[in-house]
Amino acid sequence: MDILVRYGEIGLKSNVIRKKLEEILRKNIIKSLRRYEIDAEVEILHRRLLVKVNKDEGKALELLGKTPGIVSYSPVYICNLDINEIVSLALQVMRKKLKEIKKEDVKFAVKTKRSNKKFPYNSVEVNEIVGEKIIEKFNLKVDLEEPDVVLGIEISDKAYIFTETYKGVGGLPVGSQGRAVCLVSDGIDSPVAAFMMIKRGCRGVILHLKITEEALNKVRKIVEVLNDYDPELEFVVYDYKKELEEIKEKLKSIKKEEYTCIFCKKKMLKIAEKYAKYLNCDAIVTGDNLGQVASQTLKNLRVISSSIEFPILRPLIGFDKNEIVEIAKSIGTYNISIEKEIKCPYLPRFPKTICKLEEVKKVQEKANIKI
Ligand SMILES: Nc1ncnc2c1ncn2[C@@H]1O[C@H](COP(=O)(O)OP(=O)(O)OP(=O)(O)O)[C@@H](O)[C@H]1O
Repeated sequence: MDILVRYGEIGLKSNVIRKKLEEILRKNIIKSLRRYEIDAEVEILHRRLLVKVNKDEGKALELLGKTPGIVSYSPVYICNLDINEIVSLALQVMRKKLKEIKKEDVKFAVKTKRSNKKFPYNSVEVNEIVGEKIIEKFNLKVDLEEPDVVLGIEISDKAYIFTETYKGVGGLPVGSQGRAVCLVSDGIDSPVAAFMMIKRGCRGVILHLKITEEALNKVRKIVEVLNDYDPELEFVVYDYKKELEEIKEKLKSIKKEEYTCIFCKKKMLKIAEKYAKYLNCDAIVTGDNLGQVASQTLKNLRVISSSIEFPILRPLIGFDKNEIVEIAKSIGTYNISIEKEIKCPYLPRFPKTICKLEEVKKVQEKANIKI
């Protein structure tokens, strides 16, 4: 099967940058398919890529739909730039499609895009010539507003003819925008946050701080899902239980357990920062949101972020919960996240909702907590 791949924002870049991004996208497609033992040839055309696969076409189509940088893609039939060849192939493609849809009174439209201006017919002329032949052969009606079948023709180095167009995730090719440590728990939000940055072209290093085995098992499954979006996704697990236990004990000894989540998050970010330095990343990503739970206040975010040298990216900060849930469902992490709610065993009864930097420093000194 030949699949014509279209990109979006890559097309807005200068020639030099566009070529670099096209090459990254080309390699990412190959790597993504190779993870499922699908060997693909990927050729860069004029503002398009052409993917050739010889097996598991369904899986290949699914994976292209998860490859950042791709806006849409179509299985295509290819012929030379000759109007008679185009008409003949268009009729074959239409016949095949009509057999598949098994519908009476099919309405159709031909939509041509011509990027190769050397081809002697413009797109309107191609639409008319091919359209007339289709009417003649199959006795169908044209409907440009609500067609049952759209026969697409793209004219560039060759003619590419198709009837299906699938939507991609958009964004930019993974690896084109550096690397980021993504703090991922078993909840709904942080896998979505990691996805958002991967989609924008960041290579992800998923960091999970292990508190319970059950949560880790869920995160393993989440990472498997995210791996389809970033074929070179890295996954690091840090055993966090003892350190968190110690924080809780120390705060308990000075009767300040309500600060547990604050110090837990401060420490998490410090650990993420160490990994970011060590693994040559440029940012830390979290699934924090504003006001989703009582402790997600700007004041708390300020306190937990202080002393971190790296940018902390919070792509979900302005999202409503239902918007986050929609994305989680569409990327395939939602059902894993909601499998079984795992409550943090160290959660205090009344977590501090509004902290001030100075008071947190005092508590930290008094409890002798090292971050
Ligand atoms: N065990 C963990 N390992 C890695 N990161 C974590 C962990 N727990 C929390 N985080 C990070 O801190 C952010 C805020 O923590 P919070 O406790 O609100 O998350 P959550 O409710 O466990 O999950 P989520 O935010 O994913 O829905 C998370 O979005 C995530 O980025």
